[in-house]
Amino acid sequence: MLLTVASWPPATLGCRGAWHAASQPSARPQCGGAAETERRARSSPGLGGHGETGENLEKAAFRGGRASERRKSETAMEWGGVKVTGAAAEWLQSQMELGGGTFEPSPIQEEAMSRIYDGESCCIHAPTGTGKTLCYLLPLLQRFTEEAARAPARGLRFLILVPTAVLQVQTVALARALLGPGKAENVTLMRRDADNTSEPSNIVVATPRHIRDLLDEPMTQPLWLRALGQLDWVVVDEADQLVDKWHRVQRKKASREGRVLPAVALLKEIELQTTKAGRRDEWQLVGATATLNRRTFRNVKYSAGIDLALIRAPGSTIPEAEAQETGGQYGDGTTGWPDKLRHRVRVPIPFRFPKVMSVAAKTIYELEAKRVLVVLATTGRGGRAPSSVYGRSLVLSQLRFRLEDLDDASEQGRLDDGRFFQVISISEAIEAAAKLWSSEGSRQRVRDERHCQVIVAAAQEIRGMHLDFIDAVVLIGDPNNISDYMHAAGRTCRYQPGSAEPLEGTVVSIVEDSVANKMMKWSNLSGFKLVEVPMKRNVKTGEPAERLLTKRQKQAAAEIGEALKDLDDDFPESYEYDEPELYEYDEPEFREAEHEPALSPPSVWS
Ligand SMILES: Nc1ncnc2c1ncn2[C@@H]1O[C@H](COP(=O)(O)OP(=O)(O)OP(=O)(O)O)[C@@H](O)[C@H]1O
Repeated sequence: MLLTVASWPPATLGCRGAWHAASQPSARPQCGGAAETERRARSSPGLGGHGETGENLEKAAFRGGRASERRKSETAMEWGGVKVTGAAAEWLQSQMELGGGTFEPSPIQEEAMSRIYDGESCCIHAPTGTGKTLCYLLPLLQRFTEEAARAPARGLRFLILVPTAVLQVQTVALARALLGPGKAENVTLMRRDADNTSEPSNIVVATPRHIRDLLDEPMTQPLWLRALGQLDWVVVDEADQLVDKWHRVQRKKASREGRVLPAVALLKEIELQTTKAGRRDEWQLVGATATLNRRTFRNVKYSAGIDLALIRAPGSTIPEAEAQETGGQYGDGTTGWPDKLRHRVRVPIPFRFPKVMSVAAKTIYELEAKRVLVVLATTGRGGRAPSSVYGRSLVLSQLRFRLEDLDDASEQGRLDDGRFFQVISISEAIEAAAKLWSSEGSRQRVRDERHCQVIVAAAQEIRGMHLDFIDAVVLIGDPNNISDYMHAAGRTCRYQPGSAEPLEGTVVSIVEDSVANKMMKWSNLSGFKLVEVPMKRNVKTGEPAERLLTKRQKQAAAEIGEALKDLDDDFPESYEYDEPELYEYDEPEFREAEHEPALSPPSVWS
């Protein structure tokens, strides 16, 4: 679907029903309808929170540029079945420019956006990096803009719950970009060090724990209970993490102690407060996740007491499961794993800190990628990797000097022409990225060719996070469960600025032996192909990585090669059996076998 740009008279703003009602019947009563909006308008003359009046905010809009605001309000287009106006349309146009004229909705956006716009409560389930954030923000912010144009809104209307501070920053940045400069103040990033005793703004992005804490605090409790009762839209992003985080033992313990997750408690509270305010059926709930099971879906649904639809992006067929039409991630021969994601595993023996760091550095070097994300997994009994603040800075410095050493030792070093390895922490990367989420900023979302950037993050920090052009993920330590693995791996192989589909990517897990076994099982069960790559091989192709061999190793390899050549003359078939021995002699601690477990059972594991 090509984007169409048309004139959209401001007078028609807010006539959501007129445009949509005929084609899209709503599944549940529309929330925040005209009567409700009028009631709000009567009860409050102001628009926007933080004590800011509508007049003030209008002035703020003019501070943002009167002429440009008027131009934006005239821009409109249809995208993914939703009529998009103003700054959001402007933002879409900037994405279109990046994509050389096209910016098509992803499958989940095509499927879900118009239904969300129509007021349907739902849970959206789609692979990582396929635009779930835009999928809920665009229609809901469009609704908010239209209704605010009809009658000024006051207080909290739209609450977005996310699990991490990083995701808060990112979601706020996108929401502000879609609303435009004049209305950016309507979106608040909830911080613990800010004053939370004044009325919240119209749109709040927060972690559930923070809101729960405000509800437990006598000073802020009355204000926030009232605010929850007035909500029109609630989003639970990374729903599985927020409502279904605990494993079996933790669930049992929590149930004995009568504890629930903060998001579950908060959804129950919203149900209670909206019921008290006589608005039981007037709010809309949207959940979003890349890893959804029945329990997660039930938890969202029953916590909020809302009937939810499940909207899922179609999975891709996996060859092994096709024959039996069962299996795969969805049990029907299909999988939601990104098609172009290569899964690799490396097993350093012993799995100890300095050894793991040298394997990690070599792996990053071999990847020949421009931007690599290093994820430090922290959970699980074995395969524990350091992730404390001390641990992370240690990892940063270890990678820095090891990568430089590798480059110095290599005959075809990568660090010429003034380029260098830039090893940074995730917070630095996110800060730089947030600046690029505006319409103007998005034009600068291009590949940085100057450095080879390595970003280091802990596993808990990368949930839902998007950084442009991550070519590969190096996962160190035990990913604990398959969804943790999927979320870490899913930081690469995502939609990128200007791309019409997710780009290809590689994930290399550096794990101990028992974890590699576990991952092999996951791969067989859910339909992705995990390949074990020994050292001295290119992690992408599995080919020998010549430039990493020392002179002595090269000489020895050449001698063996010569010997094999002679052998080959007599027994041509012997090549394929002898070749691995080239590398076996000097790296006995790495297993040499390479497996394609989805096709044949891996002998090394038995
Ligand atoms: N239709 C589209 N075409 C191209 N790029 C898109 C499209 N929709 C969103 N994007 C871009 O895709 C990237 C990833 O989006 P987003 O972070 O929302 O993915 P996600 O599905 O929420 O991933 P995760 O499950 O990891 O949270 C962002 O840079 C976003 O701007």
